[in-house]
Amino acid sequence: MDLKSNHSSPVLTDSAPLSKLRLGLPSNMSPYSPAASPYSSSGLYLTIPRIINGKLEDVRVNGWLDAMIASSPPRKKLSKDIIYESQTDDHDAAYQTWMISYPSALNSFHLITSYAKCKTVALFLDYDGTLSPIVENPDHAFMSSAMRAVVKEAAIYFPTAIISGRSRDKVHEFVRISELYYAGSHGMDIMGPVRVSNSIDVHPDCIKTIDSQGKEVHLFQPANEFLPMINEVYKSLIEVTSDIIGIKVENNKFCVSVHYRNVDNKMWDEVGVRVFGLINGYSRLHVTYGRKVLEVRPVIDWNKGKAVEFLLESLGLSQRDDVLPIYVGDDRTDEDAFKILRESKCGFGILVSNAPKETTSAFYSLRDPSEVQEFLKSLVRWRKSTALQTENIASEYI
Ligand SMILES: O=P(O)(O)OC[C@H]1O[C@H](O[C@H]2O[C@H](CO)[C@@H](O)[C@H](O)[C@H]2O)[C@H](O)[C@@H](O)[C@@H]1O
Repeated sequence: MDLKSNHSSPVLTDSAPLSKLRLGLPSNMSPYSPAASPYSSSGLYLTIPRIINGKLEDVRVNGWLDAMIASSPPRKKLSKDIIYESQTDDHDAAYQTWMISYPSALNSFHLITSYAKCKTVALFLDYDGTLSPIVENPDHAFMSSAMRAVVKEAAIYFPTAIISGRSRDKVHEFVRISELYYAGSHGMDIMGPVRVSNSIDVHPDCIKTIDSQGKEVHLFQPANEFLPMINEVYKSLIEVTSDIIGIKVENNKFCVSVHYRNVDNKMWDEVGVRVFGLINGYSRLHVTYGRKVLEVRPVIDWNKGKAVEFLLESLGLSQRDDVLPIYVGDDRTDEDAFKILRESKCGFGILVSNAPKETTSAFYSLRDPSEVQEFLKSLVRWRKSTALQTENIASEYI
């Protein structure tokens, strides 16, 4: 994981990548001009798919609606606010089959600790759906005190970082553990340790600052120049979606989330029309899909995987064969981190999912946050016991 060779700005100069989804607006047209009004679903836009009698019509042009539906599997509520993806017997059989390729990290614990033996384990943890269960209201995604206790203890034994799509401040507010490193906005806002390293010090977007504890830290915000644009888009998204019941627009500092979890699914196409209609006017922004959320992000060569590399470098843990990075996450955006670890062959990803996923670069799986908690607890227990064994062996020689 050589960051030294990667000093150029992660901001892409090609402002209109092929992967960017477009609905037909010329990119130089202001999203505010009447002709390009994002309130309209006709005229300049392509035909918009509708759900008629429970069926999706005109599936040829509705790439984004398909993606919105695909990223939102059927769900059931287990308790007042907590949501789980639904499971039938067939589904469970499919899950068991899938687990042959992506075994449970709990069942494979002995194997994992055999890799981890005599190594520094570095933990990277996603927040929503990993440390806290998925809930209807994003502002209520609280972490349980039991989870907080286990993460806090894990941070004593392993360098630990939270890498979230939320803003760094927001995720810190939820987690409330000062011993961790935090990366918000899908890794575009990292507060990590200060390390004298050429590859980091020379980066123009990396500055030394003081954190809330008065500690000197490195702050890395590679999408800094997008801040005014993101703020403008956040306000516009609120405006253009204000009449859609259940919609929630969340400002995540360097990206914006448009949640449609609580929107009637007959209106999901309209959500897409409004969001893509607006973002089409911004050639340097693009839209990605999360769990019932459209995420507006800068077109920049930076993601959660790069954030993992950056933090390993900052911690002095990159380029070492006595380090085992483990990344635990549930979302598509976590795949970038799984991929980096798989390709570098130095660590591995654990996908949190109770449904089989078609493709993932993770090696292991865990069903839900309660299994994540169990896994972290076991890891701490294992590290404590190995530390004790080392102490006992050492005392035999005194
Ligand atoms: O990278 P993460 O920490 O997993 O953040 C990804 C997004 O998570 C949040 O949304 C998701 O969780 C909500 C609370 O459970 C849920 O209501 C929503 O439907 C999910 O998409 C967060 O609100 C987003 O801003 C993050 O980008």
